[in-house]
Amino acid sequence: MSSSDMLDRIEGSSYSASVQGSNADVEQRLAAAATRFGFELEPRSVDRLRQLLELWSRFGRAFNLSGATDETGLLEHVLEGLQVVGLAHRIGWRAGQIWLDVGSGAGFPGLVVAACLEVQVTLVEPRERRASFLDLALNQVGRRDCRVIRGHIEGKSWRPIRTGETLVAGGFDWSSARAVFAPDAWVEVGRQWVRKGGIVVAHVRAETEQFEGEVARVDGERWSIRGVRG
Ligand SMILES: C[S@@+](CC[C@H](N)C(=O)[O-])C[C@H]1O[C@@H](n2cnc3c(N)ncnc32)[C@H](O)[C@@H]1O
Repeated sequence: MSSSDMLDRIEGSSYSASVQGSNADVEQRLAAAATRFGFELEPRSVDRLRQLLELWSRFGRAFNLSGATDETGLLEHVLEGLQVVGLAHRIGWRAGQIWLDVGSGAGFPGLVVAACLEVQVTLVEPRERRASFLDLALNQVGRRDCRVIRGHIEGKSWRPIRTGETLVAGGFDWSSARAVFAPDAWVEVGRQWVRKGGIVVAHVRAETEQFEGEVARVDGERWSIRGVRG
């Protein structure tokens, strides 16, 4: 069964018809946010983000994604994800780099990164329904080169839920985790997962002091995204 068929079955309506409508206002807000965070959104990324917004708002409850399912709330999460993308532009990302997003949940920031950057994202999420949603969402936006694995990260150790899903610390170009660990703890953990010179992405309140090794930041109204060299 295709992911679109599966979504139709869950909701009992035509998913594909519902994502075809345009929403100029949302697109403008996404484009304006990207400009504010220092980059331009490609049309393909805008399409993917619109598809993701549709998925989050329609299937958030069915997949027990928790958090916002209304457009305003969802956009806030997406805009924070765009801050992460802005940070990657500021520091310099390259196609094909590998990115680890720990505790992706509904896909923040992992799915936003996959929608906007041609990096290979590994999304780690222990919870079954959330992981299934992430799989479906990656398929919908055509990012089959990214992957979802179920398990827990503890320090530099990986505890898988499904046998055979391996994850090795120390080789990623980027690592992110939003609302999974306290920021200081995450920087310490994230540094063990990136290669030397890789970047740990931390989400902190705007007033937070600089981290040791911090190389760039992208500030929003409430949240500041920091890049710390591993
Ligand atoms: C509060 S949610 C945040 C989800 C998402 N990052 C966001 O900002 O919306 C935390 C997520 O991390 C996952 N999680 C918790 N501990 C984890 C661990 N040690 N390793 C990987 N994932 C973990 C949970 O299952 C949950 O989905």
